[in-house]
Amino acid sequence: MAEQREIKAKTSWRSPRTICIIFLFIAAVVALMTIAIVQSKPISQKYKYGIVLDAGSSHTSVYIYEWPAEKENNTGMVRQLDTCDVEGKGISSYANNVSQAGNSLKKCMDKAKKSVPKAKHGDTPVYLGATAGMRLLSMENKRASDEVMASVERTLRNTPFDYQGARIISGQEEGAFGWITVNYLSDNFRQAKPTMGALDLGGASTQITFVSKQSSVSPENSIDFRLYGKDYQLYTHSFLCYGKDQVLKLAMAHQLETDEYILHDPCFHPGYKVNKSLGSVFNSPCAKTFDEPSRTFTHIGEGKWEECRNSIRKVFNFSDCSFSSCSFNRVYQPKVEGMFGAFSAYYFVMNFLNLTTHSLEESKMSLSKYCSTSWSEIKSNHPKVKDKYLAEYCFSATYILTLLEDGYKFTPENWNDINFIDKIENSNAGWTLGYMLNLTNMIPAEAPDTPPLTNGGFVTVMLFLSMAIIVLLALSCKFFGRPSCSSPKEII
Ligand SMILES: Nc1nc2c(ncn2[C@@H]2O[C@H](COP(=O)(O)OP(=O)(O)OP(=O)(O)O)[C@@H](O)[C@H]2O)c(=O)[nH]1
Ligand SMILES: [Ca+2]
Repeated sequence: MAEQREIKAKTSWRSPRTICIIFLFIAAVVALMTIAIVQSKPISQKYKYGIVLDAGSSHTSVYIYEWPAEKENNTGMVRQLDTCDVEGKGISSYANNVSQAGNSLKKCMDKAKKSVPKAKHGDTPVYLGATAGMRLLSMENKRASDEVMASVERTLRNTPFDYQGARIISGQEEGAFGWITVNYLSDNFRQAKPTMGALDLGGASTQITFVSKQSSVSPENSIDFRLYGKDYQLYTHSFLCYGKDQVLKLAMAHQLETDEYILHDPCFHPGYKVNKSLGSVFNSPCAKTFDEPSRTFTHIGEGKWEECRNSIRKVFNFSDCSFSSCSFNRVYQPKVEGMFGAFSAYYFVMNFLNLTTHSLEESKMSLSKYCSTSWSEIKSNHPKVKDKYLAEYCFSATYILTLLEDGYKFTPENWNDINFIDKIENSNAGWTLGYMLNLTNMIPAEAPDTPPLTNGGFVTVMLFLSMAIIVLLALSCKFFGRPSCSSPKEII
């Protein structure tokens, strides 16, 4: 009897059905293992690092980025690992003490050495881009500007990182790279989603950049990019002297034309009274020079929002335009289109005043009330905020509304298309990330090959194959595996 059962079992293991099931079983196991290996390959990633110094007019910030080495060309992969704010003012303020420009960066570069793993220091590129403060200094005093740049270069060459250059970037680059940053972080390129315009308000210049369907009539405002297999035609313009610190000087200089000793300023709070030197207003090529820069005047706040807006409007030329449409100062600008991300001082100011989600009308009403609040009340409500920032919020917000509404022609209807943003996915909005992505060729012109499977597809295939293996195992047990599947007792 036992002999007969053994013969039957031997025959059934060699039957076509058995061979077929065994073959399928092996194929499923091999497929499962292959997919698991291919899919999990990028997990054993090594990271790469890059450092960009944003040498702005008011201060310098160091940004340290990190990305998985094997996914360089996939957007959304670079993240901001760390930042460091350099102590003191921007590098352009060292025109009379150039060696200190480089020294000022040392503490932050030491911090960067700790953030980036030591073994990667030599492979980590470091770039410095200087913006409007240095543009102004190079116009005013080219030699001082060259010396400041040489000083920062010396410091950066002295770090263990891979120094890749320090230069003054153009306003166009600043606008375009800011646009690349916000759209890269929002993953708009890879997903071919509509892009978002970029509004950057610095201390000495301001940039507007967006994709426009209107054909550009002004080549200096137009930049073309091919990113991920899609062409983008950008409108961009940078207004030198229209950052918020320089516009404050311009507005004050206008008002000082009528009285050189007392400035009754509608943009400062009632009760604000400070003696200032004329030099503090006229010490920039943006405001015309004055004969006696050391003489003082008294700056007195009045807190009248409507008058403040009128005084700010005087720093713009809205009347002349030789194009079909202009923003201001005879600069061509097509109609604003789509969503916008507004960052830097746009965010600092609108966020402080809780105006980021207000309509245009609500913002005006709220600001009018805020400007008329006495300086003593403002100070006692915000004891921890620096006096300089606190005193200027009324002016700065009024400037922002005027620039956006009268300058760029945003309307009450599209006001809420402007998102006041600081960070996207934990990375700061600003030109630095776009600058690095461009210099390291991390955004390809054509879409790279897609991975073998999407995550969803991977999970589905793995589930299907696992189930197939279980079913095959069960079937083989049922039909042919009695000797091994059954209990020892049964076999005996
Ligand atoms: N209220 C407030 N203002 C800030 C803060 N940080 C910077 N600012 C001011 O906001 C303005 C813009 O700052 P940034 O965007 O850093 O300007 P920047 O890069 O130095 O200047 P640009 O070279 O023109 O781009 C300057 O007037 C700064 O003094 C902040 O945390 N709060
Ligand atoms: Ca800036």
